[in-house]
Amino acid sequence: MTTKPTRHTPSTNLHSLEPTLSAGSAVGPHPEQLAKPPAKKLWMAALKPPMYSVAIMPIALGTAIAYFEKRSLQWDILITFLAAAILILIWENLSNDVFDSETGIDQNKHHSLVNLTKNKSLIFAIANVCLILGISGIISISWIQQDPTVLGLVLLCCGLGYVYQGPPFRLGYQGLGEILCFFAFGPLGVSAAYYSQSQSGSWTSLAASIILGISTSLILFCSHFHQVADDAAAGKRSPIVRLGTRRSAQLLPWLCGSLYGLTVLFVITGLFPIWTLLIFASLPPALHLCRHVLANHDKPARVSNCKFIAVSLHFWSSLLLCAGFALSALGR
Ligand SMILES: C/C(=C\COP(=O)(O)OP(=O)(O)O)CCC[C@H](C)CCC[C@H](C)CCCC(C)C
Ligand SMILES: O=C(O)C1=CC(=O)c2ccccc2C1=O
Repeated sequence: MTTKPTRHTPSTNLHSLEPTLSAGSAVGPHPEQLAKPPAKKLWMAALKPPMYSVAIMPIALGTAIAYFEKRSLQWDILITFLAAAILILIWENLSNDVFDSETGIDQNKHHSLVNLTKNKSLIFAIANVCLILGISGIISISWIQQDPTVLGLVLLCCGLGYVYQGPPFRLGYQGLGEILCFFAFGPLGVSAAYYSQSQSGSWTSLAASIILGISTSLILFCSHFHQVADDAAAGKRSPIVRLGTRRSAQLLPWLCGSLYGLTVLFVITGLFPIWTLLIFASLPPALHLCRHVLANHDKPARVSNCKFIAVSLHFWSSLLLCAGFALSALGR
């Protein structure tokens, strides 16, 4: 059981705002960053609209592979699953702000929804309504199919989301967030989506889920670069704290490279159709991410936007993978 002490530098959490709010100097925050940014930007940073692609992609990928293998697509199931996944991710993010407000670590984070509204109970209530609605959507899928498998897999994802941040676990604080994230958005999430369309399992779906799990965990990994000093001071042992910013930056080309290396391997072994090599068109954001972080890993104000480059890499690599499966199905 752990508690999260307060982050000590008043300006630090501003680094994690949208890139437009992070235009500081090369070595640290610009003095203007110490001032509170405009309310509209704070709300956008708090609501994190680009982040919701991480909920959409596991469902899209599992569904695309089911379509590739089974040639059928249940639109009602797809739309219900997408809505449910977005609602569950809203719960995860809102409750993250609630739990962090309880430990005090977010007390200087202007773009925390709890700080913006000054109403923790309201945020917690909205989070729980989203969770109930999201789980209800999944229950309806399992009910229609008279099969609890999808519900079981999604409940496991929610459990991983809770132990990441909720008391008494707070495993993210131990640096285990990336592993939890890998399983929730990778093997569990993609398998649930595949199963919802096909009522079966698939090696191809499992293989693709490894690639998606890695690209999703990359986002979380990158989100920790700029706050390494505060995390270390607060006792949060993120992978960046454990490895240091230089070694973490050096790890990035290997992590990004694994997305492409694994795709080639799965094409060679016949698990993936040749069209999935389309994923190589996502190399520009991958190269941008590696170069940017290698050059700026120790400059919080500069590296703070790398999370959004990682979101772009995740979006394009998974969209292209989905397109590869869909095009192969259409071309046969
Ligand atoms: C909330 C998450 C990251 C924010 O972490 P952090 O506390 O470092 O950020 P701040 O500094 O901004 O406070 C993401 C955590 C992901 C978690 C390990 C797994 C979540 C699983 C989802 C609930 C499942 C989604 C549904 C599925 C079917 C796609
Ligand atoms: O706020 C964040 O930093 C993140 C939110 C989120 O929902 C998510 C989901 C999957 C991977 C990373 C992240 C975040 O970093």
